[in-house]
Amino acid sequence: MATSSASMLHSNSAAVQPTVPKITCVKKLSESLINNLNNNNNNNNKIPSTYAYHTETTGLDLDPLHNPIPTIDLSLLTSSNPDHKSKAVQQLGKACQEWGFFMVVNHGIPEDLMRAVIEVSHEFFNLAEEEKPEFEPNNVLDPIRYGTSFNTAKDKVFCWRDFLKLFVHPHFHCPHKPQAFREVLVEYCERSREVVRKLLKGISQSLGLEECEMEKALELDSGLQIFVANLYPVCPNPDIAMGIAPHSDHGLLTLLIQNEVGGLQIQHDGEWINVSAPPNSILVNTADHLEIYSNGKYKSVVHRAVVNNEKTRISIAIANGPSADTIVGPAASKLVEKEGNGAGPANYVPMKYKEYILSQQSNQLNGKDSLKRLQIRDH
Ligand SMILES: O=C(O)CCC(=O)C(=O)O
Ligand SMILES: [Fe+2]
Repeated sequence: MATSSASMLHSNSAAVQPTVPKITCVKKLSESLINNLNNNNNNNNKIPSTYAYHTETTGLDLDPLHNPIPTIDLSLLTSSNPDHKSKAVQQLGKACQEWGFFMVVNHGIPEDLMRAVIEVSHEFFNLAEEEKPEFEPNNVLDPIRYGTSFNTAKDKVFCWRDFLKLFVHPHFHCPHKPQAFREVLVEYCERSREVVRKLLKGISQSLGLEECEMEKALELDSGLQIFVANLYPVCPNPDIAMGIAPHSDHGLLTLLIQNEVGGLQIQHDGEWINVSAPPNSILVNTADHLEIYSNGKYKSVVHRAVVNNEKTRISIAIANGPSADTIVGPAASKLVEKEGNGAGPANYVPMKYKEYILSQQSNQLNGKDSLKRLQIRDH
């Protein structure tokens, strides 16, 4: 199972990778609590204290008619009409700078495919528990990782979430069951990469760089793409549990779709905002390596997922990053100080992308802690 990309990622790092201890998946825990609730077994229908965050989980609902979350029309971004295109590039830059988050419409990914990827992921989680241990990882960079919470070796409070994480590019990995998984995933991941490529060309231009400058610098032809299926089972105490704790993602852009159940919240101007996705749209958030590359012009957005006591939620996040061996720092050209170009000094220490992932995935998930370790403050 652990093939070439795994060994590539493991080089130089094997000695420091922590092992991941086994704990029960939340799906099973949820089923037993709901069963107890239905049988009026009041002694055992509360979530264990190890899952109690005791954090306020409510978010602000935006007026759906005047939703200020930016929408990017991908067909305009790739339009042959230069006016349409430059306007879309401008909107994209503004969305990255002001929100770090936007919704993409007219992206070209068929609705049926989006539905199929959610369904087949749900089927994976619904496999009998005895069928899943072969997908449990030995360490945090295995290319197939079925697990729960975030990093059970480090989490102080567990997240109400089971997950399946797969490295899907430059080498494709997928569980051999359910049977339809591979075919659906290959197609969805390829289509997503196409969307990301178009968005990053636009973002490169919005930073005042050549359209292809970012993809060349970050070696995106061999960019690391990680498929993450998140399962958030029904939770009897959603007001004190957390699906995934506040964090920013490690890559450049993360694409997210979900079943009909909401739960994503983004942090904007100090408030938690509930995000509801219009049908057939893709939610996109900017991640740490876009912040590093843009020298802090585009900040990665902090987000979290809350849970509910009615419906299981599934989200599919596709993390798209530079190539694993690329050392990423603020863009070499116009964005950092160079013989009187008027730009400021570099604000981040360059680091190899795979070392960054290893550090983030081996630690506790806590806001933007991983990025803060690279920030230069004493100019
Ligand atoms: O499920 C969600 O809405 C968020 C998932 C997420 O943030 C992640 O997988 O990194
Ligand atoms: Fe995330």
